[in-house]
Amino acid sequence: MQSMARPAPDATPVLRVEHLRKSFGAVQALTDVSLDVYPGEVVALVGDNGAGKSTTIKIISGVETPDEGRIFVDGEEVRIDSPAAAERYGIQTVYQDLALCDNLDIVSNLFLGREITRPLVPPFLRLLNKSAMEERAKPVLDSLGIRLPALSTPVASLSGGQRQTVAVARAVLWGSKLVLLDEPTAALGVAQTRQVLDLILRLKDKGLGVIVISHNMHDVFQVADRIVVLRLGRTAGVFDKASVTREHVVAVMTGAAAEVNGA
Ligand SMILES: Nc1ncnc2c1ncn2[C@@H]1O[C@H](COP(=O)(O)OP(=O)(O)OP(=O)(O)O)[C@@H](O)[C@H]1O
Repeated sequence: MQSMARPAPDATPVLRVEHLRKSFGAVQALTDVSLDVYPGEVVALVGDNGAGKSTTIKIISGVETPDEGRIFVDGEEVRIDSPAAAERYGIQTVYQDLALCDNLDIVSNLFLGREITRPLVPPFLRLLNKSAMEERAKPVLDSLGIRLPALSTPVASLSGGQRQTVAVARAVLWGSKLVLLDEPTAALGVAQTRQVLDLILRLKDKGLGVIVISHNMHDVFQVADRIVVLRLGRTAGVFDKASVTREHVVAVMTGAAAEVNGA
């Protein structure tokens, strides 16, 4: 593996994964993936198609279980055997499809599956308590500098960047300490991409750990503190953004750097 970079030698990472290995039948998706993320740090996970990025994220978020390897949250070894377990450890994932309900408004999407209700008469019926949900959501949105239309606006009418913002806000609203983002800017234009990158930087400012999968080197160099390069199911390099060039990252992704270095 190429040059390791560490933020603070005595800090405890919010997440550490060591030597993950995973196969799907005959396909060896991960052979040896290790990475860590510190509080207040953005780690970009990059690699060519099929390098193992999604499988790594799925293991951290409890969608897949590894064949081998260890996972630590705040220094404690954990077993993440379901998405619910990942949530219990404060890990929230925003997938590319965002899992939003288009026909519902913003506040209902923020509280999907965790709605605040109030009793009706007769008492076994309950009604959504939208004002309580809005009251609860507003300080979180404000603390992230998120500006959205009225929370009663249906999600279907939002722009791509706003939809991404709602999905990220939902992750933060539920007390996560690590947010995993899968290609958050893939479908966005320039202005919306900027909005989402700014939001990622605010998550970092709030002290959250963030892992971003991205194919876009420009975005990676805008927001990441460190860059983890996967190649053929292995961690091929971990770099401080400040001390690596895009060209070198791409060379490690494609294997060209290893050839040049004779590694
Ligand atoms: N459920 C599965 N069944 C069989 N093979 C799988 C499965 N999931 C992933 N793979 C294989 O594992 C390898 C790693 O895939 P993965 O999706 O993790 O890579 P990736 O880096 O996210 O790629 P991409 O950028 O194309 O999304 C690939 O060869 C892929 O075909």
